[in-house]
Parts: sequence; structure tokens; C-alpha cells
Amino acid sequence: MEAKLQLTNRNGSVIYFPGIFAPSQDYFNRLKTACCWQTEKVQVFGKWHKLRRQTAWYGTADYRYSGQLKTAQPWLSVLLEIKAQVEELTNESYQGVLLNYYPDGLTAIGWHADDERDLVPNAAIASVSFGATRRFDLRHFDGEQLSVNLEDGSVLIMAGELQQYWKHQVPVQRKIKEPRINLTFRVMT
Ligand SMILES: O=C(O)CCC(=O)C(=O)O
Ligand SMILES: [Fe+2]
Repeated sequence: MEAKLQLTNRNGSVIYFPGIFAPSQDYFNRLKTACCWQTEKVQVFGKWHKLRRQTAWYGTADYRYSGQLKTAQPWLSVLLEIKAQVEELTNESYQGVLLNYYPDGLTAIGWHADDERDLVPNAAIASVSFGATRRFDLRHFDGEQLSVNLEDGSVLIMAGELQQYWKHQVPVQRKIKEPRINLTFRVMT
């Protein structure tokens, strides 16, 4: 059994597994090279703005989120390799993965819940991290906050009713100059 840390079990569960993938597997560079990255945009008062964060969506189902339609690109072998290990660890099967590329610590993702209607409600979301360690914050609607550092090769599982009661973010960390890739494997309707 792998080492694991249960961060909360209140209104959903969050479990952290460090060191699931070894640095020698070189997934950061393989994903950086193989994936078709797109600069993320957000619409504010009708105007589109480019973000520093880049994303990619792979799998067998299209995904609508924050006003955009992400057309699924077919699975890559490197993604299937990672998916197989994550499915074994979490006892779940995933139809899609959202990848986020953070070039440095100035790149962040704001408070949100992963509750889009294309996702099966309350199904597990498995979040895999490569590269720079970044802080991951969770905030319950009643104000309780939790944080965990997501290290290279780790897997974080969010499950149950979590997305209905908690939001999460990856905040700006100015001192971090190194890039990071995160993959969130999702169960789609
Ligand atoms: O980069 C992370 O650790 C989280 C990404 C995330 O929350 C998302 O893609 O919905
Ligand atoms: Fe998220």
C-alpha cells in the first residue's frame, strides 16, 4: 500500500499520494513535447484575455467549461500509460484528462469547483503533478481552509460531494521560477 494522506473527509474526500511516478519516468518532458498545448483565454465583460496558463484536453468526450468547448483530442500513448496507473490506484475509469501547463509561479488557477455538467457528479477526479511543487488550497463554504504541496510524481484524489461544498485553487507563488504540468483525469457523462 502506498503512503497516503487524507486531507479531509468532510463533505467529500481529498487524499494525497506522494511519489506515485518516479522522476526517471521523465513524464514532464514527454508531456511537454507530445501534447498540443493551447493558451488559455478568459472572457471578462465580453472581451477575451490570454492567460499564462496553457491547457489541453484529451479523451473520448468533448468538454464544456468556463464558456468554452474543448474538443477531445484522441488519447496519446504517454497519457494512456499514466491513466492506467491512476485507474489502478483509484479503482475508477476515466474518459478524459485536462492538462494544465504552468510556466512559472506567476501562473495560477483561481478559486473554482470542478462541477461542469459534462462531469459525472461526485465521481473521483485524479490530479497528477509533474515538475515544480505548487501549493493547492481548498476552501469549504463555511470558511475552513486546507493546503497541501503537490509534489512531482504525486496523485491527489478528490471524490464524493466535495465539488458541491469546497472550492480549490493553485495560487500565485512569485518565488517559483520552474514550470509544472498538472493532469486531472475525469469521469464524463
Ligand atoms: O493544477 C492543479 O493542481 C489543479 C488544476 C485544476 O484545478 C483544474 O484543472 O481544474
Ligand atoms: Fe479544478
